[in-house]
Amino acid sequence: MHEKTLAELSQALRSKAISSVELTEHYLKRIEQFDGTLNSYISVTPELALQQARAADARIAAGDAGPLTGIPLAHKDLFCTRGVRTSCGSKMLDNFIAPYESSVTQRFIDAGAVMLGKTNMDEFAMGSSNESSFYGAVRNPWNTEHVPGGSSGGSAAAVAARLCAAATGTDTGGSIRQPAGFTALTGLKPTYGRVSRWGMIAYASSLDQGGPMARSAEDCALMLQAMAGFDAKDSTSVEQPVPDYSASLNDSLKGLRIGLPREYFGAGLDSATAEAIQAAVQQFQALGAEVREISLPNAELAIPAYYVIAPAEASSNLSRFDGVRFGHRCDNPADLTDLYKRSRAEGFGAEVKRRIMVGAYALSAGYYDAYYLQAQKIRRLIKNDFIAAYEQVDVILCPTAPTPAFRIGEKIDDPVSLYLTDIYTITANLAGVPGIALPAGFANGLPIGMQLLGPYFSEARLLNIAHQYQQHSDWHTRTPDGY
Ligand SMILES: NC(=O)C[C@H](N)C(=O)O
Repeated sequence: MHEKTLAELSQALRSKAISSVELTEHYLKRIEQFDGTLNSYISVTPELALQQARAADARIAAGDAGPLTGIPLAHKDLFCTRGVRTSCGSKMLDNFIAPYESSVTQRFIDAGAVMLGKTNMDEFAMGSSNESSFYGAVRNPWNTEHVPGGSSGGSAAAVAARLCAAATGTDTGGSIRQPAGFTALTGLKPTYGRVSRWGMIAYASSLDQGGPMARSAEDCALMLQAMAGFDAKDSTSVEQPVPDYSASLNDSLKGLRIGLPREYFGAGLDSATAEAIQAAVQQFQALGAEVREISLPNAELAIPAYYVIAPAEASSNLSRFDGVRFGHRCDNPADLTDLYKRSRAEGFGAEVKRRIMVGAYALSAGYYDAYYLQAQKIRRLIKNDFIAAYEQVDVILCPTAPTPAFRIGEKIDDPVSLYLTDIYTITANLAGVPGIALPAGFANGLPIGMQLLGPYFSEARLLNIAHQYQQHSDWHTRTPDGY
């Protein structure tokens, strides 16, 4: 059953070839079998899952089923799920049972989907390898010595190993696209404001965006359909109609103008990755696309700007974890200051502390203009680069990361080298534009990812382009050995 894509499972459920209870039990068994090694789930919720599966079967029997009814999914552990631990990968929230449901997970409940559990992630989504999780590193099913990417590494590993049909992720600086690239998945970061952030534990609020991680563009379209849309509870949610993302999947690519940003194909790009992207370019040309070189001249400023803006917002967002209202509280505090200090010192891991310090420094009086304000100006330049590029081309094609997945432990002692793995993904977050990652090949058994970036609200077009590529390639159909 797990060989089937979400779209195929959806058909099988509605034709009653399988029941949601059978399917859910099957995935729960697989989680038991494989997740001891992979560590892709922080919490598995079998009782809730089976209860939802029974309800889904009843809906199907009553003829009241949508495409996601009865489909077993997993959610990144930063979406609040009522009555279920929502840890954000941190000791700080190890004991936090969310009292309410995030808008995204509520939409999946309304669609009749099943939640198998909550997936592992870098602590507070800070990381690109899933090694900063309080619950331990996640292993990449393509090679368990390697990372699955991050911060949505648990979702990536779970979908790649077929331990759920699809999953949610969030992308602040590449956290959906980079792990999708490292695990041969299709992952979509929507336009900022397309998917509600309500009930998503905030990291960098002006960049965070939830999105789907699945086996194909077709599956992502079904997932995004449920996730996208205006939400009055999120002040940055955009009131814009949601198109039918599946309707345009088969549109032709004739005349599509693809831009290759010169800055993304320079030093630091691994040669096997460059070759795979070149081959994909040829495939797109064969499908009728025109390809030309473009420039995103301020791309090299993206990492330094991001690593000021994201920590600045994080230092502010994470000030709510004070040991008073929720989360970890130290034992026997001497006074209020001691309570704050020790609760935070004990609850947060090293990377989170590093970013709180960087962010607090960048925002402090006297340095604000030099760092935060400068970074915001760079952000505007990067946004302008994209706007100018989209006057010449319809979409931008580039790798998701400079190399395939690296080894667990390889970069952990060198934060800057880890930050550099986000070099191709971060610009889209700073500009707020959407991007889709999809598999473009393999090197030494490890997946190579490419991404397509489009103008604001071009998700339907990105899904269409990715789907057309997937009609003419089979990278996305491959399964890691043993799964
Ligand atoms: N959250 C993300 O999108 C990941 C990014 N690597 C970061 O650490 O900020």
